[in-house]
Amino acid sequence: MSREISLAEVKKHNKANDLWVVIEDKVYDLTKFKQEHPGGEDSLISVAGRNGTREFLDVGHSQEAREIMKKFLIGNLAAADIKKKGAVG
Ligand code: HEM
Repeated sequence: MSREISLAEVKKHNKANDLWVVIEDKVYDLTKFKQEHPGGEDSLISVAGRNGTREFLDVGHSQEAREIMKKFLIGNLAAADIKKKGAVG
């Protein structure tokens, strides 16, 4: 199964060329996806290294987007960090 990744670890990957994002308690490495993202690179860079769930949901992404994102899943957010839900990563 996929590994557990802490928010502290996610925060280290906060650059365009090393871009991890938390969406709905799952961690995605979007470094390679950003050039293909129909919503542009900048939107992904703006949430690099943090929780981008709100931004992702605000767009109202399609089912197709949900399929694509599976390819970039690298792990689950660590249980200890999931409890801090309201917090902005
Ligand atoms: C793995 C994560 C993501 C995937 C696979 C993804 C994929 C897509 C796809 C396929 C579209 C085209 C429209 C659709 O099918 O819904 C899209 C549009 C868009 N996405 Fe993402 N996206 C991701 C994350 C994000 C995040 C985190 C943000 C914001 C920070 C974002 C912002 C946008 C915007 C602004 C659009 C354009 C909407 C429009 O043209 O009206 N996306 N994305």
